[in-house]
Amino acid sequence: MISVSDALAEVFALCTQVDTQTVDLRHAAGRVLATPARALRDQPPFASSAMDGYAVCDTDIPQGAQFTVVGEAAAGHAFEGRIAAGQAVRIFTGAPVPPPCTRVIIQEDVTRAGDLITLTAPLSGTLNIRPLGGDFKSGDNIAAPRRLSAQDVTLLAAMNVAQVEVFRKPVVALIATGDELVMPGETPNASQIIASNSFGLAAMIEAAGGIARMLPIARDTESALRQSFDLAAGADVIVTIGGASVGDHDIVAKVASDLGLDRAFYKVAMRPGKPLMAGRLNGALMIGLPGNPVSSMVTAQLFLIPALMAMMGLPARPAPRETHVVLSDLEANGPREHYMRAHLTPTGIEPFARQDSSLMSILSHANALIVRAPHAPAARAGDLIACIKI
Ligand SMILES: Nc1nc2c(c(=O)[nH]1)N[C@H]1C(S)=C(S)[C@@H](COP(=O)(O)OP(=O)(O)OC[C@H]3O[C@@H](n4cnc5c(N)ncnc54)[C@H](O)[C@@H]3O)O[C@H]1N2
Ligand code: MOO
Repeated sequence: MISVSDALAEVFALCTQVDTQTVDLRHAAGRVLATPARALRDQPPFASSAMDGYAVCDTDIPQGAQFTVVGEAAAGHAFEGRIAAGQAVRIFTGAPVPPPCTRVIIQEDVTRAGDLITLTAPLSGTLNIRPLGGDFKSGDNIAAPRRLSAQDVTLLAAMNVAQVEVFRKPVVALIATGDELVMPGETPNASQIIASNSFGLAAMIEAAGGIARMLPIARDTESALRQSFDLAAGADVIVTIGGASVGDHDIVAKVASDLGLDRAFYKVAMRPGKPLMAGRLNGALMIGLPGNPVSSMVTAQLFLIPALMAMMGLPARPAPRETHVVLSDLEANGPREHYMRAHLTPTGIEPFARQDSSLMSILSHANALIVRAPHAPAARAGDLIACIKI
């Protein structure tokens, strides 16, 4: 058995970066930018009014000062005339400030009678003008690689960048294995259960920016499994679920090896998830996940998702950890790194009492995993403890 960190290093070594493609901005959120994007214009492209009011060019403006309104500037419509001392232009938020105006007086601070306005409040220190290029300048760039957020897409649009080059979404083929499995909505016989893991895994993969290709359930025969591996051809990652342990029907390792799997490791010192395997199969990264639902989701979180990030050009990093106060005592840990399902609250983190790796109801309530290092000593309520948000 190898350690979690050694196993993750092996998985990263098996990852190859996917190629890139150009996408419209409308489809760029969540994608990883592959080449820097450059602003094609300044923002704002002109000195622009931050408020609704009156633009003036005078420098000395005592309370009671009066101005004659000589025109109007609205968003999208500049004032094209001339303005001199003692004059004002009615202006609205976002409108170009007519030169040589130096300030916008907000309309709340004036009274208006016909074309005459009078300043009724002491002049504020704010000029209410956003300078040309004050947000960004033409040529400013968004560095790559970067997973584009909704905020980034807003910025790109403002930069007039209509298309970006991003990494292709890695395709992950999901092969659930087992005679006991039927799909949700089907009618199981007395000894069958519903295949659930692929659904959680697909959701996780897609949230991370990949494409999940859910293949038909492979029955527990070598020929059925071989057929599923055939269907997985062309995927960047092949993930099997179940059939990874030591039982007579656990045939994933044998079939994968017959098909040419160059195995990097099998069995990791972790709980849950011990029978995890990984290797290279016909150019794809293959990860064999354990069948227990919690084991498959936890191992996917720790290995598959970081692998997808690395394939999309992002740094090869483990799932991010945080430190929180544990709310209950914890026993000393055994030899395997333990990922305990837990509930993170504003006051600390509470492990669930039941930690069996088959319990999907507990996993569904969990929003974090407490990480217990191999042979960690007992911890007391109030101690700081490492955890991973899920
Ligand atoms: N003698 C030993 N037995 C087991 C060991 C061991 O070391 N020695 N390890 C245990 C551990 S730990 C795990 S984890 C499981 C993993 O076994 P497999 O990967 O071979 O998984 P299966 O046996 O196929 O299934 C386990 C369990 O999960 C259910 N399952 C499988 N696939 C799905 C799915 N897609 N959706 C929902 N549920 C699924 C399956 O019905 C079983 O109940 O092995 C232990 N045994
Ligand atoms: O390690 Mo298994 O993955 O405990 O259930």
